[in-house]
Amino acid sequence: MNESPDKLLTHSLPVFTVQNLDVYYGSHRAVRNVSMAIPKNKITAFIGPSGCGKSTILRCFNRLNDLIESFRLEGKVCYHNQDLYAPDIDVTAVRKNIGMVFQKPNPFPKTIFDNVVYGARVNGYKGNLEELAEDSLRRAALWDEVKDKLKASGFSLSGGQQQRLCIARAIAMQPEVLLMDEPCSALDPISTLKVEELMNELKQNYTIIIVTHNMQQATRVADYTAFYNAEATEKGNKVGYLVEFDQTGKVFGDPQEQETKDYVSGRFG
Ligand SMILES: Nc1ncnc2c1ncn2[C@@H]1O[C@H](COP(=O)(O)OP(=O)(O)OP(=O)(O)O)[C@@H](O)[C@H]1O
Repeated sequence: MNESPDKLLTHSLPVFTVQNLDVYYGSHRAVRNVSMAIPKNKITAFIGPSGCGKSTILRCFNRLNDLIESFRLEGKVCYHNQDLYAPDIDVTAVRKNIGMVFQKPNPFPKTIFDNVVYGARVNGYKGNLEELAEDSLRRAALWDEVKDKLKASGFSLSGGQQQRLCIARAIAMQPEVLLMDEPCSALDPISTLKVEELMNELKQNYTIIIVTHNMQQATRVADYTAFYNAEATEKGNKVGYLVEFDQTGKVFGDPQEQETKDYVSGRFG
C-alpha cells in the first residue's frame, strides 16, 4: 500500500512530491501509481527487485528520461511544489539543481581539476575556479588524496576515487539534490564505505536519493526507504509499483506489508 505523501511531511519538509505517477516506455507501462514525498536533507533509498522501476523513477526527478524517445509520464512530479513537467520548466536549471551520480564512475577524459569545474565553466561560473575545485573536492572527501596532482588525468585515480571525483563534479554545480543510481556497485568494500561515509556528511546540505540493490547499504545510510516491487501484466511485461515507504528502521524492522517482509527477509520470489 502506498503511504500518503502527507504522512512523511510530518517528519521533514519534502523536496519532491510524487502523485499518481505512471511511467510508460512506448505502450509498456513500466511504473504504476506511485505517490510519495521525498524529505529534505535526508537520505532516501529505493530498493526492490530488478526491473521494478527504481532507476526509472529516480530519473524522473531530474528529467533524465526525457532523453529516451519512448518515455512518457502521467501524474505529477513536483519539486518544491512546482510541476517539474510543466511546459515552462527550464530543464537545464532542473539538472543543475538536481545532480546525478551514476553506477559506473564516469570521469571525463580531462584532468582532475577540469573534471570538477567542468559544469561551472560551461555555465559561465564567475567565481574563483580554484576555490570551487578545492571546496568541492574537500566535500567529496577527496582533497587530501588529489591536492598534489590536480593536473593528472581523472582516469589515473582508482575506481573509488573516480566515483568521489564524480561526486565532487556534481557538488561543484551547487545542486540541492543528489540522485545516486547504485553508486557503489562497481566499488570494493573499502571504497564503498568511504562513499557511504561521504553520503552521511553530505546529507547536512543535500537531499540524497540512492538506488541500491544492497539492503545492508540501505540500512547503513538511508533515513527512509522505499520498497518497490513488480508484477507481470497480462501481456507478459512487468509493471513496478511502490509497496511501502517509511523510515528505514521501520521498513526493515517492522514492515507493514507481507511483500516487504518477504523481500527484506530474503524470502522473495
Ligand atoms: N530506456 C528504456 N526503454 C524502454 N524500456 C525501459 C528503458 N529503461 C527501462 N525500461 C524498462 O522499465 C522497467 C523498469 O526498469 P528500471 O531500469 O527502471 O528498473 P530497476 O528497478 O532500476 O532495475 P535494475 O535494478 O535492474 O536496475 C523495465 O521493464 C525496463 O525494461
